[in-house]
Amino acid sequence: MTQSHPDNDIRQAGPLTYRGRSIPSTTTDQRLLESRGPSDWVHTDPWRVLRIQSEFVEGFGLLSEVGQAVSVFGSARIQPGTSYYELGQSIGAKLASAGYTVITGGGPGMMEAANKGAQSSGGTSIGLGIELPFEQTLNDYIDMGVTFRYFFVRKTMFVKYSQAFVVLPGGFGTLDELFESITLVQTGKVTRFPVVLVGSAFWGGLRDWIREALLSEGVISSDDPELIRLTDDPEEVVDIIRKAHVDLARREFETQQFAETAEQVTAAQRAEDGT
Ligand SMILES: C/C(=C\CNc1ncnc2c1ncn2[C@@H]1O[C@H](COP(=O)(O)O)[C@@H](O)[C@H]1O)CO
Repeated sequence: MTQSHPDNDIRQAGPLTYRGRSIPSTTTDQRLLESRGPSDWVHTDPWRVLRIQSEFVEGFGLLSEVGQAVSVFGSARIQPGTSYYELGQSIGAKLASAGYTVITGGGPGMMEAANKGAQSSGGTSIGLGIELPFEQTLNDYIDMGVTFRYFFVRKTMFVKYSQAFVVLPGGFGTLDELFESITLVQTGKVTRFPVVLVGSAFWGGLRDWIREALLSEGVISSDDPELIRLTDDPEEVVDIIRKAHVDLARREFETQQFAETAEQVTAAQRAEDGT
């Protein structure tokens, strides 16, 4: 319905101001609540872009105030009561006792084991779930969680909000996460974190193949195999991560000291030169 407005009428619509004949006949809320129209745009890429944005907003919002964290990856299929499940639980517990928040994919198996261990040691246990073609909820040992629609948004969260990756035995999903993380380190996209494989009986063959096939064919650099550490000992997992963080802090401190000294020398030189 069109309404006429005297020329001196004024309407505030959020940050916008309308006067006289420019005043719309309805309010923004009215238009939002009353119109339905076609709905096919919900399945178009521009709308998906907004949904993707909203996943980043939710993820950043949940995780941005989490302290030092470690992402733990591993099979969704390994059952409670197995030695690998216990290994995952022990690693979650030791990381939490060392002060690290534990982030997993929030699913069953090794993810659940690591979350359970972290929670039982009083640490913060986080699950970043993923929508899958079959029904699944986050495991029961999660203090905070988000379930993502898009794998790539979820992957950004693991990298952005953790300072190390621990990789337990697993299948294609775990291998994807392992190789994504070492590719990010290899290409210098992330500089700060160690990648630790746990389970030498499981991962030993892969490590040897990386050294023998990849290195000998020259498709990786000679120091690339060192990007991955391998151990069976949960205590050593924590030691490797802690040592890497101490080394990093020391390097950052030295770089800062060097910059400050260089600045002082330049200032002294200028003073001497009278410039
Ligand atoms: C197979 C079953 C459930 C799968 N549920 C998952 N939930 C959350 N995250 C998952 C799930 N499956 C894979 N992931 C991610 O990949 C890694 C494990 O994959 P894998 O192929 O099992 O090694 C894991 O780190 C997750 O981030 C039925 O129980």
